[in-house]
Amino acid sequence: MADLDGTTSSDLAALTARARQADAADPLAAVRDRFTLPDGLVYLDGNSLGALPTAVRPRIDALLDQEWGRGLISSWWDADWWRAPQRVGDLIAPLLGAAEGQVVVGDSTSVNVFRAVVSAWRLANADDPGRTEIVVDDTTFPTDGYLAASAARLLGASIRRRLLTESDAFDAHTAVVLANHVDYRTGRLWDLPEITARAHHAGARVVWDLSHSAGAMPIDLDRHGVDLAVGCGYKFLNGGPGAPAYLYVRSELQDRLEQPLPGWSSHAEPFAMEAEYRPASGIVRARGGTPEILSLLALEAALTVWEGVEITQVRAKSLALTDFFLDCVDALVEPGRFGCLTPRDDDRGSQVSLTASDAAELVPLLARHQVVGDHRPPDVLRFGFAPLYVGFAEVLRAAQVLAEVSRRPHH
Ligand SMILES: Cc1ncc(COP(=O)(O)O)c(C=O)c1O
Ligand SMILES: Nc1c(O)cccc1C(=O)C[C@H](N)C(=O)O
Repeated sequence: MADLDGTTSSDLAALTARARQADAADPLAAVRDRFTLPDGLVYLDGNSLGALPTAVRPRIDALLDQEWGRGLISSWWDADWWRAPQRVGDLIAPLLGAAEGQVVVGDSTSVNVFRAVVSAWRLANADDPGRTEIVVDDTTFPTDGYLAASAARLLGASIRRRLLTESDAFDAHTAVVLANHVDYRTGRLWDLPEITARAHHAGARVVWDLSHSAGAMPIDLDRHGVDLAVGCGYKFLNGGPGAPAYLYVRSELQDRLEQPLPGWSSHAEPFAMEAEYRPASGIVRARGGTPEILSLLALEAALTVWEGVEITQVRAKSLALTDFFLDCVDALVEPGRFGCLTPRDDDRGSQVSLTASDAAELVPLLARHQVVGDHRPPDVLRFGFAPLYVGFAEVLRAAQVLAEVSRRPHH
């Protein structure tokens, strides 16, 4: 029997059976137990703020009680706080397809975008003086564009905003290409190997922002010869609100790196307190000031959720979750109610972005029914699917609630 909007109970029964089967066959199902989430909540905003890994609280308690509380200043050495930026970087490295010693953690993504763009500019101009331009992904997350523009003003560079898939997006004038791996708004996944190869062919250095891809899919930075990369610690890496960001610098470039924020903790001998700056070698050269230990160690504890997890399984589940959500929306929601910005083929990250003129009003209505998504201006309703803790039955529930709240008049 069809109800008013044409959905049949056999549609729903088929989707319920599919969800049950997918949850039963999910090799990552047990990983959800490594998180603390409110009962009954369907949390589809892990691409903005990841859920709380249960291991974080005892780690922070121990840090407060023993390391800060008792050890005080000696914990910089006795608890190995000083090396935490590299140590946590090495835990993130496998998720980026990076060998050890190429990732450092600290500061925000915004700061690291600035650090990476200026560093890349200096590398490109050292090899080929006279390159005048920084090319920024036309669809970039705003902070990257702001920081690249500020870097350009300081460097005397010009900025061009381009769709990076266009064949003439960069040329012999280009020093740096700043690219987003997954578009935060649409969920589109850009071709990292192809764009990196074309940028290199043009003689430019490339900086990738991996905020919306790291932890959701395999990324092969080393294999594709990426120069520098940055990303957030608080999205699919679950490091907590304001978690420090990571910065990848390919090993061959590290000893040529002239970063623009060379704080004392990137000095060759920080405790010599020399007046002159002498850069450390290796990835330590990319550090800034004193490491933010509370949030760094929370991120370190959060990364224990990845133990035994295959990133290829994460990608397979991510695609299956987003596929299933789109199928549920097709089956349950009134046809034509939403547009869809997210590609339906595999060129997508771990989110689905629907469009509707009332997207902003729908978000609190969904939340009232325990479904958390978010709104991005002007008309995007965004759902992120974190494969480590989102299940298929929840996806179906989210689509059912969406069908319901989008059918009712809002007042
Ligand atoms: C692609 C991208 N880059 C950077 C950021 C943010 O950087 P920050 O942590 O400095 O606010 C975000 C999200 O806020 C983002 O989506
Ligand atoms: N960093 C955020 C925050 O402090 C508050 C709310 C949201 C965020 C985000 O990360 C937004 C996110 N980058 C996005 O893709 O829209």
